[in-house]
Amino acid sequence: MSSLTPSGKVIGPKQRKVALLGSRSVGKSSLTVQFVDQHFVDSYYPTIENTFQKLVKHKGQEYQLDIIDTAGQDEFSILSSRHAVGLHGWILVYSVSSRSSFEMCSIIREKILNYTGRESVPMVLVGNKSDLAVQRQVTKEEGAALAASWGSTAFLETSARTGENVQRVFEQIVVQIEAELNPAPAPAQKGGCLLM
Ligand SMILES: Nc1nc2c(ncn2[C@@H]2O[C@H](COP(=O)(O)OP(=O)(O)OP(=O)(O)O)[C@@H](O)[C@H]2O)c(=O)[nH]1
Repeated sequence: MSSLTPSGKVIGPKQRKVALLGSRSVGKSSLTVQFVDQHFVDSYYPTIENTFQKLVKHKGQEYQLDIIDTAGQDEFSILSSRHAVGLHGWILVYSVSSRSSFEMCSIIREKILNYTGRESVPMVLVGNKSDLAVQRQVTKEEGAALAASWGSTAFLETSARTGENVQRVFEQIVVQIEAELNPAPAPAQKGGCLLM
């Protein structure tokens, strides 16, 4: 539980709410379960919607993450307000073995921006199933280039099967959220006068 100091400062974990979105079967549930419970389930059960909680630490501060694992989206899905309003960050997942799931991430991002009316939001783009080398359809460079074209979006390739980079996805979304809520002060200009 968080509590307040006499000066009103919050001590204890800060609450942050994030959602995983992406096409069906890209590994949203597997990434969440690997992160929260450190295990991998081989079988596939389509998700309706689940919420998980986990405490993470970043720069000495604890964060209580509420993680919404959503149902797989397609281009005709309507983005629910639950997946846009009141959220701090978004994790967009594709499978490196599915080009259509990669393309779907751009469509979902547009929907989030339209829904929130913002030009950018804290976001991590995740290329999951990096262990499936033979079935790969999307290169790491393509994933990195797409995230770079979106501005401050972080990019990671992961494997929910091996656990590779799974922890980092959730650390990165906290970094993105904090960068937005507490932007670093602009560097002070050197010298006090302008030469005309
Ligand atoms: N090889 C491999 N398989 C994975 C990986 N992540 C998930 N899978 C498998 O892919 C299938 C779908 O995984 P889910 O986690 O259910 O996918 P989802 O995105 O939550 O699916 P929806 O609920 O339909 O949206 C399952 O059979 C998983 O075992 C991975 O990193 N590597």
